[in-house]
Amino acid sequence: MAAPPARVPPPAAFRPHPHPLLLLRLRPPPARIFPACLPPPRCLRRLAVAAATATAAAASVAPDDISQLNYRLRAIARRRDAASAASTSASPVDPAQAEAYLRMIRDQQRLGLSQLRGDGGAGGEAELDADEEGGGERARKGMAAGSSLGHRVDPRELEPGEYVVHKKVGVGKFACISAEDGVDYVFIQYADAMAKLAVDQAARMLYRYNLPHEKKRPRNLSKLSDPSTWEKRRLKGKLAVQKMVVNLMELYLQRMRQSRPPYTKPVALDEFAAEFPYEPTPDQCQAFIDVEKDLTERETPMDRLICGDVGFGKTEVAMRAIFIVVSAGYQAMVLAPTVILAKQHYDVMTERFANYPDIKVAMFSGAQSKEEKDDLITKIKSGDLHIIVGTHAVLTERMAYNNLGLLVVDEEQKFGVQQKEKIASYKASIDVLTLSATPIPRTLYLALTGFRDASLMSTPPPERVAVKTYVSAFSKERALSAIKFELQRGGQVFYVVPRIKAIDDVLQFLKDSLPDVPIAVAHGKKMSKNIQFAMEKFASGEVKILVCTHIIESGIDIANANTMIVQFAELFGLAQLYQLRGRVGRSEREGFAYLFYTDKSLLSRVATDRLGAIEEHSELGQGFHVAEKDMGIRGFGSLFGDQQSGDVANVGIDLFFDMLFDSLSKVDQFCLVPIPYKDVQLDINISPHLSSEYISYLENPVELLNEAAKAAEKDLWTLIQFTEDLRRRYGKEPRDMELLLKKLYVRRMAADLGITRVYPSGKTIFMKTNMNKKVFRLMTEAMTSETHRNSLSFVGKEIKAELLVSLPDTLLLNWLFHCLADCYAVIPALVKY
Ligand SMILES: Nc1ncnc2c1ncn2[C@@H]1O[C@H](COP(=O)(O)OP(=O)(O)OP(=O)(O)O)[C@@H](O)[C@H]1O
Repeated sequence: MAAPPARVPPPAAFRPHPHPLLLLRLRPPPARIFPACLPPPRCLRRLAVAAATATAAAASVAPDDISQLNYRLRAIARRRDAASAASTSASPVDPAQAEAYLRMIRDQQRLGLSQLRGDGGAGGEAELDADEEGGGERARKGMAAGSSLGHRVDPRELEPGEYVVHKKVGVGKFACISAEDGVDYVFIQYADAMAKLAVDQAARMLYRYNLPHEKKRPRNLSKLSDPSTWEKRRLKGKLAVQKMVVNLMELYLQRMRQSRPPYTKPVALDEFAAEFPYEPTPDQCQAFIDVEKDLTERETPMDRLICGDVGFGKTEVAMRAIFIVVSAGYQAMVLAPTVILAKQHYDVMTERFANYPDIKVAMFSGAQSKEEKDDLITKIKSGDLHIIVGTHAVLTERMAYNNLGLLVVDEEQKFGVQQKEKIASYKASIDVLTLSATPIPRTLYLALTGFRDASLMSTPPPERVAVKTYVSAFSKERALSAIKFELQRGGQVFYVVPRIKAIDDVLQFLKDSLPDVPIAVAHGKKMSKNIQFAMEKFASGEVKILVCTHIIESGIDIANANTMIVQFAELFGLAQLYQLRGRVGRSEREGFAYLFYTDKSLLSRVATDRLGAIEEHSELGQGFHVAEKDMGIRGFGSLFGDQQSGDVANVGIDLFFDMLFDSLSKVDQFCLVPIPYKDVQLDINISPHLSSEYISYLENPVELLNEAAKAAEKDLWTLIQFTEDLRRRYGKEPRDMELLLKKLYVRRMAADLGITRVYPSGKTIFMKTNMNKKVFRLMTEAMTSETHRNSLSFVGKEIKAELLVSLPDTLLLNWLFHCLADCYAVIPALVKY
């Protein structure tokens, strides 16, 4: 018998795949010991000899094309799995499922957009289903109604020097509006000349380059004489947006593939709802419905954001979700960013569930002794406790649940990176409800684009009065008179400073001025127990003034505390100030917030903007606008990652959003429909003849070749598995067998790429495909090989590959193998459902 061919070891390292998009179908198959295609055990001895010889030869052999491709695809699949804690299912998404998800995304977009706009949703459909040219325009008009995200430019509102983007010409600087022959014209300065545009035309064609309040300078102004450079920039931006959308879609689909049986609606839910002491606001009602549907109708675990302004009643939404889950015999964990807030949630929940003695509520925090914690952990593990409220201490490795079903996270953005990762890991398996008052821009944006389920609560409870906000330089007299006013009406006061160092001075000043008033202190460096003690005294009314840091910024709900003094207000962030102010005016009594800065002349521009914004947005329900302003002040880097910031900087934020919504509306157009393997016609004249030596070496050659064909017909993973098994048993195959395998690979990949026919003609290879141009562009843009990328073009319904010379059939097959492998590996997940 001839010496068996050498076995090839897995290549040591391949070029890392630069494209972040992950593959739905590229999942490694489970390891098999004796796959169906392998010889029966009687030949094992012969194989052992073959394997030993092959191993000896292995070290000297360079990795071949097939093992490189297999390795590359496996590496991508591994990275994808590592990147997503949620990916446990091995099945690809089937088209009907994907269709259903797309519908859900669109519904969510409609809801999210209309709620953000505050327009009741009427315009959503037209905007999202809009066509290529008109879509963005209509979307822009729709967005203009209430939100400053995606505004339409009214040229008369532009300030000289403001950067604008004309869709066809590029980035310019607004100069002025001036009348000529009775017609108003907008003048825009470009790099090489001044452009003149009739005002109504400008209103249709212009976008703002920056977010409101943002003062970013574009890299350069466009040239009127060189529209092609701008066109390239615009196309680049558009492609970046499409990639982003596909990425988001991928994440979304990933999550949607988890499943659990829906909960049954508890019989006592109506009774529990009726016990809520208030009339729910319309948005609360909608959020109750959303959460109930997520839990009792959907099969995927809930991952919903309840995004409501400070004090608008998010806790009750969480409690309804808890009631559903706990009634079904599961446990619920409520995670709060501070001990104070955890304690408050614990108190509220204990009271709210008081009529249900079978539901036991517990509090778990770092402030408890080891014995207390051990005792709690035992009870949680045995299922004796049902609602566990706590700080991040709950996330300890020691914690073991009996039957955890729901996680409620309050103000997720306040948690550290590791804690967030832990929270994310729960999302794979249990239902998660996140409560947020000022959403971080990214969350807001995910909700806005429909890729995250969100219920937005923008209606305040009745009788809520807006907090009166005063911004001024610090004056002891003003602060004292505000405090005295509050104390005289029987209320209490928060006195907030940004640093612990400042507390002593404030305390001294208050004690000197108000010697008989009970005052307590709370800040993060104090022992949790002491903070809790101070808070309890303040909540009970015993303490009248609480001097504290921003430790109280999240969620604290003390109805009788309605005046807040913030000293050194310039040192707080906008979202922080907004949250802080939200601590007062949470009942029907009017609240007052005094934001004192130190010295106007020392205020930075950003601090001035922040204080201006908080004063401007003092009506109720301004949380979203504050979040938007925050984005503007911090720049769009805070909204997107670094890569996207560059893409945004290319075309300006408004056009970027316009493209984003346009792209979202057409997310289904990024779909590529694979065709049946048998329908691929490969017009390359190669019929490799296996040598008689190799045939006699194989145990059952006919069956083996049939197995190979069947594996290719099934899917690429089965083919990969087949070749790997073949090599494990027989070593690296000779060239003819390799060609035969490559032919199978080419046909398989062509089928997945929707290619029905491959035929060469001179120096060109034509590939007839059902792929659309958008997908082709996305794909080629992400390809790693420049040579392949540059040779491909899309004409009519064909992909055309122009080679430098006409190749003999074997080399042609090789070329196709490499080119299709590159295409296959970069095709985004969505494209292949
Ligand atoms: N529909 C309602 N009508 C009147 N009061 C309500 C209503 N819903 C909730 N409340 C009360 O409003 C106060 C604030 O509610 P809650 O603590 O749930 O707000 P929140 O949205 O969690 O605010 P934050 O973001 O500040 O934590 C609570 O005292 C609560 O009992």
